Amino acid sequence: MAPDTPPPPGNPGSAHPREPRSTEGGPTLADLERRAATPAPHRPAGDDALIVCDRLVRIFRGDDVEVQALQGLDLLVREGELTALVGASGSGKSTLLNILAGLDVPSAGSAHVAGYDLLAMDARTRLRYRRQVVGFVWQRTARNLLPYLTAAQNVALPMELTARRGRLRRPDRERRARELLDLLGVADHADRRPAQLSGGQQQRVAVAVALANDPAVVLADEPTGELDTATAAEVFAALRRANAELGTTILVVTHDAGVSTQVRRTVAIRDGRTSTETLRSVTADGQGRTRTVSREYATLDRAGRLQLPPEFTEPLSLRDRVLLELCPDHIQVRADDTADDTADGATDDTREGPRPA
Ligand SMILES: Nc1ncnc2c1ncn2[C@@H]1O[C@H](COP(=O)(O)OP(=O)(O)OP(=O)(O)O)[C@@H](O)[C@H]1O
Repeated sequence: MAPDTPPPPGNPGSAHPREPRSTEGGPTLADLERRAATPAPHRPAGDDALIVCDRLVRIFRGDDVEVQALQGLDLLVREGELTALVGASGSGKSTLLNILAGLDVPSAGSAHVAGYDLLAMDARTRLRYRRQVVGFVWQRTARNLLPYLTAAQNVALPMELTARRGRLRRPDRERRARELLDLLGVADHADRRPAQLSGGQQQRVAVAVALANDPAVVLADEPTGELDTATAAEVFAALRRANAELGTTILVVTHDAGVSTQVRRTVAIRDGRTSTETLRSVTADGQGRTRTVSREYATLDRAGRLQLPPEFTEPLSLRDRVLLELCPDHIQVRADDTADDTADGATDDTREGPRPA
């Protein structure tokens, strides 16, 4: 490349101006440059999502230590999605779920769920949010259910605890509890206490409890973590059924690779930020044979920031700054090969800032 080539107008990052070209029927480079120069109406992408986290930060401060559990995490989840959250131990998954559950408050950034601003709720709104807007399923089966109530009574309890206005009558609560247990395949155990149920059955009852008040979103933190593979699959199938039949949005943290491949969307968290995302779709060939195709994506946040995974940056030694080129159907990212020239004092007329007199 020619380092002194000026960038074309409207494309300041480009060091590789090219003749306008177009993919068949697609926009030309000139079209894209015009589009880039036209101010967009100010409506950030994803404003209509059910869960919207922007640059979320959570810092835990101890006596001498400070842990940055979330370091500017971005996440969009649309209504009706079933999403798996994966990441190494300590990457911030539970911290995120606790914030979304209304149990913890972020240090900075913004988080909205179903229109509730999680940084600005008063105590009363927070209680209503936790009782009616979100449902949770925790890893430890004992945390999900009250031991002295039957499965049906556990499911009816959140309905009893809602505000008097809009609360279902007792027979309706009992009927709904049994319908949910039936949906999740544990109707036969409605009158048993948790100690009389297997771990997998307890977790399916826990999913019914989480769904009791018809929440906007169910959050599940490692719901299959204490279960063997076959039982974990049953619990996960119950979550999928709730998503498919009730349309409930579900966000599930999991370490289980088998579980994460059963959802259409998996979001990976690394060092307190969302790093990559995998989307899966099922395609059929001419003979009707189906196969699942999965593609991994980098995530572009609502301000246009992109995190490039190390598998891409390291082989090309991309660091500090990169050159961007806008092409009709993609953006090129290249290593800054002027870095050595500018470092050793070579003249660079394109640099900004005052010039010496
Ligand atoms: N209450 C707390 N006080 C101090 N540090 C905390 C607290 N909660 C979490 N952390 C720290 O924040 C970081 C993220 O923790 P978090 O539990 O969210 O990770 P995780 O991805 O859920 O891990 P795991 O998969 O092991 O459950 C870790 O370094 C953890 O030690």
